[in-house]
Amino acid sequence: MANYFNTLPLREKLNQLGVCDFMDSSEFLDGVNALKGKKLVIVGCGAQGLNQGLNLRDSGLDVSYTLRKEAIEAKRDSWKNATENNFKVGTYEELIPTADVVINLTPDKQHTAVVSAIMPLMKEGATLSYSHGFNIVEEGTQIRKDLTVIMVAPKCPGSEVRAEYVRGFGVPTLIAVHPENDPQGKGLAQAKAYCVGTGGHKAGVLKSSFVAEVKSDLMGEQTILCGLLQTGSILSFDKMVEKGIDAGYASKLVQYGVEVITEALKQGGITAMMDRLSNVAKIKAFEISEELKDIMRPLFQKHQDDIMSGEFSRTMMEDWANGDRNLLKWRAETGETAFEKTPAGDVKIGEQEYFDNYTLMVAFVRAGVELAFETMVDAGIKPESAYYESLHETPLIANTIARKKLFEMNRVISDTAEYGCYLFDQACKPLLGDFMKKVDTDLVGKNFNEGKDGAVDNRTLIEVNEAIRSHQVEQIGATLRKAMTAMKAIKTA
Ligand SMILES: NC(=O)C1=CN([C@@H]2O[C@H](COP(=O)(O)OP(=O)(O)OC[C@H]3O[C@@H](n4cnc5c(N)ncnc54)[C@H](OP(=O)(O)O)[C@@H]3O)[C@@H](O)[C@H]2O)C=CC1
Ligand SMILES: CC[C@](O)(C(C)=O)C(=O)O
Ligand SMILES: [Mg+2]
Ligand SMILES: [Mg+2]
Repeated sequence: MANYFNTLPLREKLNQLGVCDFMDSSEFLDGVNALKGKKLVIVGCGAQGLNQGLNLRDSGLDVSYTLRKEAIEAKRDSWKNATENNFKVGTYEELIPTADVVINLTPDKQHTAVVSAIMPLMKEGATLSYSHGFNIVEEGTQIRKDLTVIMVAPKCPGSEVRAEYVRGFGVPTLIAVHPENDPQGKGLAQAKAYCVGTGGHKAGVLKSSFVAEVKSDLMGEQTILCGLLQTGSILSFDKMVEKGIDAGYASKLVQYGVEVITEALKQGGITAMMDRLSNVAKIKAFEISEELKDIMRPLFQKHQDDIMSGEFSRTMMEDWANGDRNLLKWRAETGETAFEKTPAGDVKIGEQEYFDNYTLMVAFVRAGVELAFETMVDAGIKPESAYYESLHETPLIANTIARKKLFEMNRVISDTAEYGCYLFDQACKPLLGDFMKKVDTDLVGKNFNEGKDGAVDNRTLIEVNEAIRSHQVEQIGATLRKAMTAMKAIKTA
């Protein structure tokens, strides 16, 4: 099978990359009706599978799970996930032929095998759904022509798909219908109903394409969402310990700090996050984030280039063929870091203290969000999509770090995201070596304002505020957040 994107003529590549319509809430007035009474069978009951299924069932839809025979016989975690939540579970042979919609929520690396096994069992005219376009776009899988192929891709980890739904909100979602598989013209109506079922319509939905979703999703997860949060967390912890800050305090500041800091980002963008700092700290955070942007720009561009050319997926697929050698090695190394192994100390850190004592992370987040956004937009990805994939999703990933550090983050994200995260982290840490040598505890571990009189130059402050507020990610963010009327503040540590 050939990389589908690479087979397209340039004009069609640009055309599919640029598909991005922000859907008005009036487009969802039909609710879940297009799927009401239909049999939804989810393949796999892992991170996305379980959480999407819970939301879909709570939205009144008929959901059951199909697992490979071995998982049922061995009563694996996926079987427990489904049965303990009172879902019907069956083999492919038992459930796939009954399904109106088969939702493939197995890991991307298994898609070719899974799709070849289920496709012959699917009934004529049924629908096959994905939550990521990798199999169609990067592997070029061809689907039976009578089947409808849709994508409903929540822009966040499965755990947060559920958590936001339970809070009465949702997560931004990209939906698409594969242009080569919509024989009855029902794909869009079904994708919209599915999106209502998971709660995505409350946060913002983009009518996208498989191509635009893949090329933006891979970029977000490798760089700002997972890669840079991992690099920034490890470097910050190591710096504090090197400088004599109590390891328990350092561990707690890093584990919970990114969640507290990025909650401001989710509510009010980079402006709100930077406004939580004193004026003097804001100017410093601005200056070092500019420096970080200059250092990391070539790395962000390399990741985007390799994603666009198919080089990233080619090398990752080589690793799949090697039994995930790199992935497993990097996963084990992450488990061995001092940050991972040091429990959070039994010490109270106030909400404002997370900003004042962790100015470095504010700078990392501003640099990473803006760079990811800028690089995606330069590559032809639309600003709305780039916003969800950089700014809005960062706090949702930070929530997973707060739960159980980087181990938890890497457990709940897809294997594809985890592989890309390590790839970025391996390259980024050495790149930041000289920068980190200059970092002291005023930026991480102690209150930046301590020993300073707080005086700033008015003109500098005005220029910094103007630069932050006029960035395109802030402009598009303000518009998109207007539609997020159901967003809830989350309780942070
Ligand atoms: N993780 C996330 O938060 C996000 C994921 N996505 C996308 O969602 C999809 C699912 O990802 P994710 O939830 O991380 O996946 P998981 O790794 O959590 O999926 C695990 C499930 O897949 C089953 N499975 C694994 N291998 C096979 C196989 N060969 N045949 C049949 N079943 C198999 C497992 O069953 P068993 O017990 O038999 O091993 C288990 O039920 C991917 O396309 C991913 O890109 C999109 C957005 C975010
Ligand atoms: C974190 C990246 C992601 O794309 C996601 C949660 O959106 C994934 O693949 O896990
Ligand atoms: Mg994603
Ligand atoms: Mg992903």
